[in-house]
Amino acid sequence: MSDGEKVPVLVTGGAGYIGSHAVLALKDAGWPVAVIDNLTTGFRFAVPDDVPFYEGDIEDAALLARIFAEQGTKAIMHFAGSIIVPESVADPLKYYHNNTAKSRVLIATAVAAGVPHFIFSSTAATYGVPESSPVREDDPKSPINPYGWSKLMTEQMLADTSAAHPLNFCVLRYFNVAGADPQARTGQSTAGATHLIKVACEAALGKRDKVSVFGTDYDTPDGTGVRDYIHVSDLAAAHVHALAALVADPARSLTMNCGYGRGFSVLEVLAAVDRVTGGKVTREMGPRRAGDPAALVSDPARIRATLPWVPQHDDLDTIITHALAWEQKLSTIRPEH
Ligand SMILES: NC(=O)c1ccc[n+]([C@@H]2O[C@H](COP(=O)([O-])OP(=O)(O)OC[C@H]3O[C@@H](n4cnc5c(N)ncnc54)[C@H](O)[C@@H]3O)[C@@H](O)[C@H]2O)c1
Ligand SMILES: O=c1ccn([C@@H]2O[C@H](COP(=O)(O)OP(=O)(O)O[C@H]3O[C@H](CO)[C@@H](O)[C@H](O)[C@H]3O)[C@@H](O)[C@H]2O)c(=O)[nH]1
Repeated sequence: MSDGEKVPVLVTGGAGYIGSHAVLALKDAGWPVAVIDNLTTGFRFAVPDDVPFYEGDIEDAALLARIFAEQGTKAIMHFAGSIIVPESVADPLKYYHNNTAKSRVLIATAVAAGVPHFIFSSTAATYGVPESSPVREDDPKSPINPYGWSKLMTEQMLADTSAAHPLNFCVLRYFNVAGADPQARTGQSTAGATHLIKVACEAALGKRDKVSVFGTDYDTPDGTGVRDYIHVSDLAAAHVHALAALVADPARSLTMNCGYGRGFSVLEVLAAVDRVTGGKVTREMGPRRAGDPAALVSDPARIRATLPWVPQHDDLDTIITHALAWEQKLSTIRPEH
């Protein structure tokens, strides 16, 4: 990790899945860190007791200003948001409010307080159905749902704001985030999750009776959807490297894909779950899910060239092993799930 200056960081959404891993990565690397989260989908238990925690909403500008003053905040990692694609289609204004309008409040409050660095959780959903795969950062951005648009609009706000004010930013476009902290300190805890690896682990542990395979007639090697699964702890580490890069060069902003640059099909993921558990998850072949591209794989060349980031867990079986370990621990923390 960087030997440079370690400035105080505010993590929004730090009680959520990815944010809680980022908090651990920052803490482990010696960065002062605080969290704001409204606990709509996050969990207080996901934030270590020695990390200052503010329960509140990122649209509360007065609270943000108080946190910046109390913590001496010099960087923001912005994970807070709503993340369910079909919900964004049914209730787009919720997404333009929670993801776009509230991000505007956060950015404006940061500018007013002179917070100079900003890292933003964006998504491969900004590309829509990519014209080619692997996907590069400069490829066309044409989201096919309000979730993707709500994120792309925030990317644009950051770029425009950075051009006008002393704030540099890093947009990280995540591909499919999976797995859990290797020490099982945190993981994906949301009930009713829809992500394939989480769903498959729940099925492997008997929390669900089957996994539905959404489409078997895609133009992919085995007909099922292909995705670039990245271990959440590698993703968290990428954030820490990105932050060090922003602090080291305040004139520089970055936009980077976060993935490993290789894809696995749904059937390959299920085979890996069976391999890891020695069991057999029940699969039910079904129709395509609306809005799913056939294949979504990152071109990771830019992040690999820009940051000294070396993935530690680029292995599907490892991702699944860690996801399963967390899923087992979660049963003891939240027995109802
Ligand atoms: N999970 C993925 O595969 C994935 C992929 C691409 C991008 N992302 C992005 O990463 C970020 C984190 O996603 P996640 O999977 O950890 O989701 P999550 O739901 O676990 O975490 C989001 C956190 O933000 C909090 N939150 C939501 N709205 C808030 C608000 N207005 N004020 C304060 N706190 C608020 C929630 O309580 C929760 O703790 C999101 O911005 C998401 O869009 C996730
Ligand atoms: O029960 C399931 C769940 C998923 N899938 C398939 O598995 C693949 C992955 O699906 P999922 O885990 O739901 O992730 P995505 O729909 O690819 O979207 C995730 O990854 C995107 C970035 O690539 C993010 O923007 C989204 O927020 C995040 O949910 C797709 O082919 C799905 O059709 C199934 O077959 N059965």
